Amino acid sequence: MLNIRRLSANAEGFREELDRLLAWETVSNGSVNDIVTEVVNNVRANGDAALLEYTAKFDRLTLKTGAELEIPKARLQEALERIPADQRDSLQLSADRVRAYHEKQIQNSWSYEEADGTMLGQQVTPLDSVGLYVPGGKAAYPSSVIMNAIPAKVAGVEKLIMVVPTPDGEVNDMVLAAAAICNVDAVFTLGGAQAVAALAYGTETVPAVDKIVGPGNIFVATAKRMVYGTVGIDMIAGPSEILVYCDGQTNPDWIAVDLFSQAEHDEDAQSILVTQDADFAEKVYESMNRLLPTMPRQEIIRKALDDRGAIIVVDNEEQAIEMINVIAPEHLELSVDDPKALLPKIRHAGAIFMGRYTAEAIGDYCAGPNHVLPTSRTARFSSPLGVYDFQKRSSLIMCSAEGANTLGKVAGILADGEGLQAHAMSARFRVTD
Ligand SMILES: NC(=O)c1ccc[n+]([C@@H]2O[C@H](COP(=O)([O-])OP(=O)(O)OC[C@H]3O[C@@H](n4cnc5c(N)ncnc54)[C@H](O)[C@@H]3O)[C@@H](O)[C@H]2O)c1
Ligand SMILES: N[C@H](CO)Cc1c[nH]c[nH+]1
Ligand SMILES: [Zn+2]
Repeated sequence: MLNIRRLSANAEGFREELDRLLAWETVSNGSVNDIVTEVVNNVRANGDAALLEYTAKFDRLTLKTGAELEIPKARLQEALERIPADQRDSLQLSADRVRAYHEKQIQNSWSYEEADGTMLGQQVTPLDSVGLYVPGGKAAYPSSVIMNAIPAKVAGVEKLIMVVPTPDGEVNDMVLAAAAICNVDAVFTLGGAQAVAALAYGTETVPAVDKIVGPGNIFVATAKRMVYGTVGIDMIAGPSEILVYCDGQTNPDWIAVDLFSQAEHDEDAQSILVTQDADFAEKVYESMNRLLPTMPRQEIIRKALDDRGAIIVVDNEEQAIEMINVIAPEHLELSVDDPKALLPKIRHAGAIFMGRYTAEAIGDYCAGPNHVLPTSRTARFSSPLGVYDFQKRSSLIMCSAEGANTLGKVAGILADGEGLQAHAMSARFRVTD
């Protein structure tokens, strides 16, 4: 039987128990920090030699030269041609839908002119180069290739460098095929903190990039935070999470497997059911126990559910919403009759899956929105990966002679107030009356 926590929101000590459940040391675990610091420093100092050492140690893949870390472009194309047609068509359909959705996110430059002819505005430009981290330790993620690469392409990024670990040298053809479909510029067989460090600092073989995006395990998340500042990062997208809120009217088997779907990613994943119907909670628990033995990844699912999962019974919808906003889940399923009515009350969630027919898994693969989402409650301040992560903005200021005359006087007074003489003089040189 599963040992998933079954909690009542009104029980004594519930809030403390919930806090313990949610506490996830995403990037602050001491021993992980030590390992990642050593890896990052070593890659920075020794380049390819360190990459070869860690790839042998952590991914059990022994390579002789840095050049072997790169997967040739011809192999990506071969993989695309080799995979079965239904896989190729599904990858293409997913890429098309993800592109169509992300094209709506493009931010454009703008400007306006004031009465005296002064022009002000904002110029939006794509980043020059980005590193795409595609996870590959416990599962292969062709879908993450699409979710990382397409928004970068839509934004107009010139250079896309992808890294993906290939533990024991096992290369996944669908991952390579997805890279071919997305027209990624280069792919390196690298994972973990060493891949992040290589992208941040560059090595003899791996080019340094301006920003690193993509999800990964605790080593990847910790390394991303460590190199931030040298490069940009998107967010901390760690172990997957799902919170299903159900009014008790959906098939319990559907809900059980929705909870499994994120638990199967990782022993550290988190799946939570919130419902006001105690009998339904029991039915979902029964479904989980019946269906678990049929799951090929049952060991990972069991550990994730026992260690970090929960079934929470609340009094009513209002209490459920309060719980959702506290947990700020990466994925929220609203398995109710009228999900649109709840929407205005949901303040924190990476992605919201609405209605009984919307399985979170559809969003993972092909709905269109991005599946790289903020985890560990960071949905309180972060958003899904999007085109905006690959664009930046420059302010535009162009003074007319009349504008320089007016604004020069104001700037002069403010600069005097700050005691900055050169600022004041520079502005006043353009004042004509
Ligand atoms: N939030 C999202 O959008 C999203 C999407 C897909 C996957 N995910 C999550 O990404 C994670 C992927 O994790 P993964 O492990 O499968 O792949 P990963 O590629 O993130 O990590 C594998 C790498 O970790 C390193 N590593 C493993 N053990 C190590 C150790 N003891 N010391 C140092 N380095 C070590 C190795 O270099 C290995 O290549 C999962 O938690 C999954 O839930 C999240
Ligand atoms: N659920 C993951 C994001 O947390 C994404 C994914 C990829 N493949 C399957 N699922
Ligand atoms: Zn998933």
